[in-house]
Amino acid sequence: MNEKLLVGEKAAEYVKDGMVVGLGTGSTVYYTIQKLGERVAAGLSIVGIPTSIQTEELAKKVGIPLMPFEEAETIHLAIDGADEADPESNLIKGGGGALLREKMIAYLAKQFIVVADSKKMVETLGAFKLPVEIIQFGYKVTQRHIEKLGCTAILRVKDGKPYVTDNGNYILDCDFGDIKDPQPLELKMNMIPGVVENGLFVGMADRIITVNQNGDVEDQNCRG
Ligand SMILES: O=C[C@H](O)[C@H](O)[C@H](O)COP(=O)(O)O
Repeated sequence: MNEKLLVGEKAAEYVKDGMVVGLGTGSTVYYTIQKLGERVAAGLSIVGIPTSIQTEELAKKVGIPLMPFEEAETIHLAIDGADEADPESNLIKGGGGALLREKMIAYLAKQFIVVADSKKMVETLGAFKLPVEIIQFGYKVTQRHIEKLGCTAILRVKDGKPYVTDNGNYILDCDFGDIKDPQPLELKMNMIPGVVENGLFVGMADRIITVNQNGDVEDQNCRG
């Protein structure tokens, strides 16, 4: 069973005619975007706002009309994946390096739907190392400040070189062990000069669509 396909396609059902839709990044929301492409071809009228260059290319390929984020007055709905989700619906995101644009777009969205296969659902965040986007200037100094918060921070590397985000920044993958109280960490991290954004999404998800132990799609309303 392809859980990513199940949850990704389920989320596409929330998209209605006339909506401005935030399009997330990654291998789960990939299926949402594919499905939306099919629906657009069948007459659905939406405008997408992509959270990464990768998603922009995919959306163009499947025929979803796009608009630049800076021109958005509102986003009716954003749909995105996650690397981890805890029982309070707090998330770690950024495994694909898109956390900054993802957070900006989710923040503007009236509704934020997360699509996550069952492996992403955890008791406590932190087994997945927290991605933190930092500017290149003085990155080793920023790294030391971040490590003082109680983690080991490793510079993300791709093809033997530091990984560079769509925004021209570096990523540190930070191992804090269990993150039992994500909100203060999210705030403290962003107080460090040189940190652009971190991958903790606290209290942002409105729905999480996942797969339960019986193999059924579970559509959780995070607002009670
Ligand atoms: O930067 C990437 C994003 O936060 C992704 O949404 C996240 O890494 C989940 O991706 P996937 O659906 O491929 O596991």
